[in-house]
Parts: sequence; structure tokens; C-alpha cells
Amino acid sequence: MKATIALLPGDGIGPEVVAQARILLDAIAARFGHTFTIEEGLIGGIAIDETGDPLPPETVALCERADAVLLGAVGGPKWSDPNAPVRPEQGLLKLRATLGVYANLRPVAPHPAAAKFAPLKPELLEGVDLLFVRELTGGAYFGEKGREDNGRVAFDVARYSVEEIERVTRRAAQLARGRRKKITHVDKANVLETSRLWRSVVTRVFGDEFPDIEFEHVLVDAMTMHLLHRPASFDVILTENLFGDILTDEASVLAGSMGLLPSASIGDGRAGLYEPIHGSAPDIAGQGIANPYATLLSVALLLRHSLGLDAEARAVESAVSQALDAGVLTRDLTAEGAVSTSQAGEYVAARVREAA
Ligand SMILES: NC(=O)C1=CN([C@@H]2O[C@H](COP(=O)(O)OP(=O)(O)OC[C@H]3O[C@@H](n4cnc5c(N)ncnc54)[C@H](O)[C@@H]3O)[C@@H](O)[C@H]2O)C=CC1
Ligand SMILES: CC(C)CC(=O)C(=O)O
Ligand SMILES: [Mg+2]
Repeated sequence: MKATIALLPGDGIGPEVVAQARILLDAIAARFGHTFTIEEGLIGGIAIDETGDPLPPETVALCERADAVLLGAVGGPKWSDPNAPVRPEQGLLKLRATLGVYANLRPVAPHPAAAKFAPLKPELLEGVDLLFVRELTGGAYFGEKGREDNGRVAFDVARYSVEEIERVTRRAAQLARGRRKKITHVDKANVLETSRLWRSVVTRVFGDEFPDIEFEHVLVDAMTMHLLHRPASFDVILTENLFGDILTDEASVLAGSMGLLPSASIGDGRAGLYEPIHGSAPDIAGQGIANPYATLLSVALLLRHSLGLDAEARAVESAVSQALDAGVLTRDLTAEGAVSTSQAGEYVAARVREAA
């Protein structure tokens, strides 16, 4: 097939891990006979430095004409002054809204070797296979923000409409039908009005449209504990933007590293935005030691969800799995014998080139 893929490396370790994704896409194209036109765009801090805008119009145009977008990460200390007029993260939020990708899928299925890297008891990881469905274009990240009283008071408004909750709930329910038909909806309905709206809409949508799906509501503070005590008891976890952001970083502990969790952000069209769940990791940027597997697994999600290339997606997932089995591990996963970002990426690309 022919497809145009936009690559947005961004900041910090973003360019390091996206470079490995590019090598992997070339390997997929060669092995499976596809033509991928790959075009790079600016986003985040580097875009502010070069254009003054964290999401330049050229990048929007590139993403809108592409079949899929792969992003590294944005942000870093250089652009993090609390009084800065513009921030890298605004570019990413605007891109998500512009592309209408309201459902952020974050699978967490620890590899069998994860017991070696994860700090939890191995028996807690048995059978863990989670899919977070995080609402991505609403809530406090997108509501009105500002300062009052000469800057001494700040506010971020969390807003959700019935329609925003319905569409992501339906998406989660459809995904649950292909899995264990169980959804845990996470909110803070004992305190927040938005959560009470979520609870009533989620209950109605499941009752009216998805009676075959078992669902429960769990308060977010308790959920942070349940996730570490009994992660195997959950399947699909549906939640709003802010809670989903926080819970999925926590869930990366089950897999062993932030550097292992991919994500797919999708809307009603086929084009999607794919990115590792981690950020720009300024503490390790520029050293060639970042784990590229979350980004390579995001390529697998891109191939599956936006290009409909399931065999190719499975080839990538199998190649990463082989790398973990073979102990091809970056420094976040092992204290001894760690490989570099490019050695890990090259190992995976080589397995794809020889895939049956
Ligand atoms: N999607 C995005 O572009 C995101 C951007 N950010 C931005 O990234 C910057 C740094 O944020 P942090 O809170 O430090 O979160 P972070 O996710 O960048 O890093 C947290 C910790 O995980 C480690 N880590 C992350 N990814 C890794 C990888 N692939 N391999 C090995 N270790 C990895 C880092 O070294 C660090 O110790 C901030 O400016 C933040 O706004 C944060 C999250 C998401
Ligand atoms: C805008 C991003 C920095 C939010 C985030 O941390 C994420 O989406 O994981
Ligand atoms: Mg995050």
C-alpha cells in the first residue's frame, strides 16, 4: 500500500526515539512491499525556537493530509518558565483537538519478562492485560484558564458535555466487546460535578446500548491503589483526560518502564495520532540511552488502526517481544549490559526484516 506518515520528533528524547521509528517503518516497507512517504514536521519547544509557535500551520497542514501521525514528545526545562507566554505542551494539546482524536488508547500488558524489571511482586503481574481509554480533548486541559487578583489566583475550568462523554464511552464499549467485556469507569463523583455527569451518561449508555458489557464505577483515589494491588482484575478502564494521564503513568510501573507503553489517539476518522505515553525525559536526553520500545509499539498501533496493516503490526509487536526475551534492554530496564537506543531499535528492525 501507499501511505503518507507524518513524523513529529519534538523535544528531548523525542528525536532519538522517532529516529528508530523511521528505521522500523523503512524495514516494514521493505519487508512487506509498501511505499511509505515520510514527512517530518515541527512541534513543541523546537517549533517555538524556530517559528515562535508550538504548532506551526505547516505542521497542521502536514498532519491533516497524512494518513497517520507519529509523535515523539514535547517540552523541557528550556521552555518551562511558569511565566512563559507560550509552552511546548500547548502545541500537542492543540494538535489533539485539531485532529479530533478524542479517544486515547493506552494498552498495558506486561511482557512475561516484566517480572524482572517491574518493582511489584511477580504474582501480581500474572494475567494483567489492561486497556485504558482516556478522553483526550476535554476536561481541565482544555477548559478556560487564567489568573485573577494580579496573578495571585489561578483557575483551570474542567468542562464536559454529554456528547463528549457519550462518544468516548461508546468507543470504549466497542473495544470492550472484542476483549473480556468488562469496563471500569473511573471518576471522582463524590466531589466533582463533571464526574457526576460522566457517571450518569456512562450508566445510561451502557444500560441502553451495551447491556452485554459488565461495568462498574470506581473513585479515582481508590483506583490508584487497586491498580497496584489487583491489576489483573481490570480490563478496559474508561476515564476522563486528567485522571487518565495520571493513572497511565502509574500503570507503566506494571510494565516495568515508561519506555514500554505506547498509545493511539483516534477520533471518528481513520487518521490517528500515535505517541509513547512518556514525555521528553530531559534527564536522559542527548545520551542515546532512551528506551525506544514505547515508540516502536506506537508504530504497531499506527499500522493496525490507521493503515489496517494487522500482520505488519503483529510483526513489530513480535520483534519487540523477541528483544525483551533476548535481554536487549536499555538502561531503564537493566543495570547491567544495557544497550543504546539505536542498538535496541536496530535489533527490532532486524527482526522485522527477517519476519516470516
Ligand atoms: N506527550 C508528551 O509529549 C509529554 C510531554 N511531557 C513533557 O516532558 C517533559 C518532562 O516531563 P517528566 O515529568 O520528566 O516526564 P517524562 O515522561 O519525560 O519522564 C519521567 C521519567 O521517566 C523516564 N523516561 C521517560 N521516557 C523514557 C524512555 N523512553 N526511556 C527511559 N526512560 C524514560 C525519564 O528519564 C524520567 O526519569 C515535561 O516538559 C513534560 O511537560 C510529559 C508527558 C507527555
Ligand atoms: C499535554 C501532555 C504533556 C499531557 C501528557 O502528559 C500526556 O498526554 O501523557
Ligand atoms: Mg502524561
